[in-house]
Parts: sequence; C-alpha cells; structure tokens
Amino acid sequence: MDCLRSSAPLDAGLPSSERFLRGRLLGGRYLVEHMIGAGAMGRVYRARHLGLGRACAVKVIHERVAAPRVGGRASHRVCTTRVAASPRGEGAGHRGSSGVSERSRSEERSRSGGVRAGDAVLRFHVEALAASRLDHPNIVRVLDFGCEPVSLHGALGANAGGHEAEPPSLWYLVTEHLDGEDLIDLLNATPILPPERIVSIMRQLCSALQHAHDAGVIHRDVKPENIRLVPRFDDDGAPFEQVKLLDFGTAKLLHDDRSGAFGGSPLLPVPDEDNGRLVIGTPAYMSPEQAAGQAVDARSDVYACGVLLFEMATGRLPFERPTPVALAAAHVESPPPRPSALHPAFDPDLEALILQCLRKNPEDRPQSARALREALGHIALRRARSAADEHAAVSGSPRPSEGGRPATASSSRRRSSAEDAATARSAGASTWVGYRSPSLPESAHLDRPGSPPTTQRDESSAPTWVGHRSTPCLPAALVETASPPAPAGAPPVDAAPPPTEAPPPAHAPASAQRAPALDAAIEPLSLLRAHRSCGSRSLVALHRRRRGRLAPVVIGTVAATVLGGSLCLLFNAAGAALATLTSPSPEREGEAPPTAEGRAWPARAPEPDPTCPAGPPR
Ligand SMILES: Nc1ncnc2c1ncn2[C@@H]1O[C@H](COP(=O)(O)OP(=O)(O)OP(=O)(O)O)[C@@H](O)[C@H]1O
Repeated sequence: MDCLRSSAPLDAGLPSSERFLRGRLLGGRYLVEHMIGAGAMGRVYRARHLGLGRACAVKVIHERVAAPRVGGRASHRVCTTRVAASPRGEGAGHRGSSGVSERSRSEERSRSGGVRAGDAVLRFHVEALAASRLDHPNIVRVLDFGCEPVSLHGALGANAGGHEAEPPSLWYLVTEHLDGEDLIDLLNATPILPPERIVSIMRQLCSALQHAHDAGVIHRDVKPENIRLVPRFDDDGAPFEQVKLLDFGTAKLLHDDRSGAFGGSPLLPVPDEDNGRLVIGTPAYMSPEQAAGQAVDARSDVYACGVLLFEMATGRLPFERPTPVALAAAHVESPPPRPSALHPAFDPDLEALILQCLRKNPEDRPQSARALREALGHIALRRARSAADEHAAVSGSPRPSEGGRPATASSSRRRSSAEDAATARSAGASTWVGYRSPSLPESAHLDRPGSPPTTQRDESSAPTWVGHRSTPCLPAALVETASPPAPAGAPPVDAAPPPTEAPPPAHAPASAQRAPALDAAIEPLSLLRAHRSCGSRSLVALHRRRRGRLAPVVIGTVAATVLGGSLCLLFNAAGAALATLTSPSPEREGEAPPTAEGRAWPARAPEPDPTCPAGPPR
C-alpha cells in the first residue's frame, strides 16, 4: 500500500479525522479537500486526483469501527442489529481473528452500532469488491481501494482498549464524485413527490438493482440516504435527474464458485453470514426475512423498494415505531396501511404495486427488480395517456389542431411530446423522458403482453403519408367531414391507415372536368373568392389543390407561344378572360372539398362552413 505523502505529521493529535485528513494525500494521488458526508460506517470526503485533476469521493472507515476506542459513541444510524441470540453463544465460531474476547467484542458492537472492528474492515472490503464488480449508469463507480499505514497514536486514536490486533491502517474507497443531493434531502424538503418523479426515480433504481442482482450482489440497504440524485443533461441538452445507488457496505455477495461471479477474487468471509444471527440493514426498510435474520435474495431489495415507494408517495414510512426492534417486528407481522387511507386520491395502480412489494412472503412480491420496473413503466404510460386525454378534454375535444382526423405520425409525435411535457411538468427535471430515450428497447416492454404494440414512441412504424398533413389549414367543417370520430374499439389511432384517394363523385361538377388551360385562367379569381368567403385557410387549401394542375398549363402555354406566336397567345388570353367572366361559381362550391394533399374527400353534400356564417358570396 502506498504511504501517506505528506510532510505534516500523522499524529498531530487533531480531534477529528476530518481535520486529520483534510489537505492530505491518500495513495499518493488523492488530495483530500473536505468532508461531504458521513454514515454509520465512515466518512466521505471530496478529493482530487492529482494526476487527472478530477474530483472523486474518498470514503474512510470511522476510527471507532476501524480501531475502536473506549468511550466511542454508538451511531444514531442503525447499521446492524443483533436480534437473535446465537445458539452457540455470541460470537462463537465467528471468523474474527483478532483474539478479542467475547466480552470486548460485545462492547465494541454496542459502541459501533453492532459493527465489530474486524467486521467493519471486512465489510468495507466487501463494499469495494461488490461495487467494483458493478458497471451501471445508476450505480456509483468505484475507482480505487486501499489502505494507508498510520500511527496508532495518530488521528485514528490510541487504542486505549488494548486491541493491539486491530490493523493500524486507514482504509479508503475511492469512487466517482457525484454532485446533486441525496434522496433523503429531497424528501426532507418535499415529503411527497409527484407520481411521475417517483416512477422515474424508482425505475432507475430498479435498473441498478437488477444489474447488481444479476451480478450476484444483494444491496440490503436500499433507503433514501443511499440514493443520490445527480443533475445531468442528455444528448439533446435536456436536463434530467440521474439516480445513483450508493453504499454497498451491507451488500451480500452471493457465492457462485462455479461461474466465478466475482472474477476469481478470493471471496471474503462475509461477516454477517454467521448462521443468520446478525441482522443487517436499516430497520425502517428491512424486509420481513431480513428482519428475522433469514436468508435474503433479490426480493428483499424489492421489499425495500416498496418501503421507499410508500415513503415517496405518502410522505411517511409504512411502519413507524419507537425502537428498531419494534420496527423490525412490524415488518415481520403488521400489515402496512393502504396509501389511499392516507391520501384518498392515491393512484390505485401505484397503491396496488406498493402493497404487492410490501407483501410478507417474498413469493407474493414482484419477483425481481426488473418486474417492478416494468410494472412502474405501465403505470407511467397509463398516467401519461390519461393526462393527455384530460388535456384534450379540457382544451376541447377533439384536439383542436387535429380536428378529429386520424392521428398521424406528426400528431403522434405531438401527442408524445404532450405526454412527455405533462410528465416533465410534474416530474420537475423530467428524468423519465431524458433517461428513457437512450434505452429505446425499454419501450418494447412497456406494453402488456397481448396488448397492441405502442406506436407513440416508435415513429418508424408510423405511416409515411402523414408527414404531409396540413390540417390546420382546413376549415373545421371540412376536417370533420373528412374524418368522423373513430368508433369505440377501433384500432389505435396511431395505426390508422392513410386515407385512400376517393374517386370523383358521380355528381362531379362541370368544373372538375374543365380543361386545364381554363382552370389556370380561373385560378386567380377562385382563390380570391375563396379568400373573401372563408379567409386565408380556404385560400391555402384551394391553392394547394390547384397547384398540381398548373404545370401542364404552363407548358402548354409556352409551347403555344413558341409555335403560334403572339397571336395565339392573345387568343388564349382572350378566351381565358371570357371564361372568367362567364363561368358560374355554384358548381365549384359544390365540389368535394380538397385535401391538403390535393385529394378529394369522400363525396358528401356540401355543408355550410361555420367559419363563413353568411355563406359564400356569389
Ligand atoms: N460518491 C459520492 N459523491 C458524493 N457524495 C457521496 C458519495 N458517496 C457518498 N456520499 C455522501 O456521503 C454520505 C455517506 O455515504 P455512505 O452512505 O456511503 O456512508 P455510510 O457510512 O456507508 O452510510 P450508512 O450509514 O448508510 O452505512 C452519503 O449519504 C452521501 O451524502
């Protein structure tokens, strides 16, 4: 191990390890700046990698657990709790090799929240080992682990208890430095979070847990203090909040000798695996099996997620008891309250999911973090849809810009944006949106099995025709004529086929068969008439209809000019002027209304345009 590279003496007799470490160099490269956090096990400092200039976080074990002293204080944050006596006597058969008597071990535990000195170092090593095996965007990244030899008379404190076997070392774990705040700080400021933000946080947490579980790591201490919310920007510059799972100090490494799940590292004897006598975790979030000292698996973390969901959604814990033991007992025996009993308007789906996570029997819970994540995805999607529908209902149904036409790719995009915006509004930093987009395949399992595929986020599946829509240009009456509301049970609007071009109606007006040259001459007057009668929307629509017929007219006119000379041109113009003056307009108003694509709508008797109350002038 590298030695501390500092000219200052290590045994300066400073009263706290924070002051002791500040300004020191750990491992020859991590310059400790200041303390940023503390837990039951250790302190966390912000440091800077000297070679790279990069900020990092250095966690060191508390001196009271690394080298306990008489008179040390027990942590207020319960890390481990012994709830059952060993059948073989406390500490019997334990792997601790310090030679410390059972009595003094017991004293150590009472001073350090139940953590023995040797256990603490081992657990710290487990934390480093577990976290370093995990590589996931929602899990804090481990950069280094080591220890520094220090003087027993230094800031770690003289070992007045006479535990000479305790290593005179300062153990440290270096991780990436994370800006932002702990979830506990957010909950202290905002006890109840909006459902969308809850879902966003929890889905990211589930991703992290699933990754850990797949790697054979059970966290066992999922709680707001161990979840950091880091402000980020996605590739498009949109802000989102990234969840980072911290603190694998209580993690359980599932042994898998066959697969070498831990890279062939000599697996440490995990200190809490001693026949289930030791309960490890935080009582408020412990699963029943964890609280009872039974075997735990991934579903234990799912239970803790249920507690966390309950807490974020209701502003309180499902079980609140005065003592850790009473809390643990409540997890084992008491049914949790229904969130809707606390908040009547509680989302029923979210409530059902929370209560499922909190089931006493692991078999009755979501069977994995992945399953919980998917269930949350369904809830998010359902909420986004109903929010969009409510928005449409409030602002006038059908949505004004779409006028009840079949949804198109662009309208689908727009609806997605509306949903995302609705989500983002309530979700604050819109993590859900920003984070989901990089993992596109996620959208695949947002759909329930057997349900029609969701197309709103899969733009590639949208029909290409819809890209040409220009519905806002059309008078409302025409739009409604074109697309009556879809009947109940109709396929999803996103999947609606493009309208086929209708054949000319049997009663097609004479103007429909009029020669292109004449149409070209009529065009300006028709446009002017339409403009006067219906305003610019009709003008644009009519002009678009005519646009497709202009080309042959122009070509014909040019040819006539070349071949026939100015006489022909004059004749042509005179004819056109005559047609303009004599052409009646009624049949034109009886035409099927044009579409923006130059297609005719299905034949239908003309209806008065509400935008032209006086009717078109003749
Ligand atoms: N990488 C990091 N970047 C920034 N802050 C961090 C980082 N790691 C930890 N912290 C801060 O330090 C605090 C304590 O960290 P951590 O939970 O790992 O300590 P602990 O002693 O293991 O706590 P516990 O009581 O849960 O056992 C965290 O709540 C967080 O505020």
